[in-house]
Amino acid sequence: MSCQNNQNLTNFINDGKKIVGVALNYMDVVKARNVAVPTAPLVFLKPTTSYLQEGHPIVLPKVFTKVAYEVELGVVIGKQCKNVSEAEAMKYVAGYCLALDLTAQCNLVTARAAGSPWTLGKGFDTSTPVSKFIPFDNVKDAHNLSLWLKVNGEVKQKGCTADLIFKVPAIISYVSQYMTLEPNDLILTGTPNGSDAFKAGDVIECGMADLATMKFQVCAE
Ligand SMILES: O=C([O-])CC(=O)C(=O)O
Ligand SMILES: [Mg+2]
Repeated sequence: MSCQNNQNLTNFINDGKKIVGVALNYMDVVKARNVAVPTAPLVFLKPTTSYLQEGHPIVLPKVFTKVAYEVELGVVIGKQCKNVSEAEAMKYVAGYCLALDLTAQCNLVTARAAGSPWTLGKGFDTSTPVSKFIPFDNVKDAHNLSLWLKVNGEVKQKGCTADLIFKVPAIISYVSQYMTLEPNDLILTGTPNGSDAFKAGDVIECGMADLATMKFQVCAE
């Protein structure tokens, strides 16, 4: 069932008001990090100023010593929703994108240990590279999409959205209990295992099924 309002939604990068991320949403990540299995989606926000599109480099802020790649399925909201049920949630999806949720692990680890917010480690400029909008009807099953990421040609991440702990309807329903989701908002569904640090000079390439690929040069600030 496609969202009725998706014709104007190809420009989520300019028109979206928020980016909602979900952390630790693949079991292989939970196991590798030796953390408890989340009982509800672990939600964070990123600013839309963090968006980056192909043709521009990822710029690593000099304040961070360790920034990691995370390849993810992005979900673009099509219609405003609040308190939507899981059964109804997909009606509010306009489409998808391939996304990277770049994360300063140095900041994340120290901030988490100190009980502080880790907004800056996920929200810096260029920390959310995204592909073009992929309309809802172009994706047969959002929960059967392969994801891959290479650094300098070497495969570093391989996963499938079939392995999401909280699936797209569960995430939308859960988040909408707390905050209104609006047209062009983006949900980052979490990354499969294998995310690790990269550095200036690297080339990062990633892809999602036969729907999208993207490639970025990395440079220092
Ligand atoms: O960076 C993290 O620790 C969590 C995260 O975004 C993910 O699992 O996708
Ligand atoms: Mg992530």
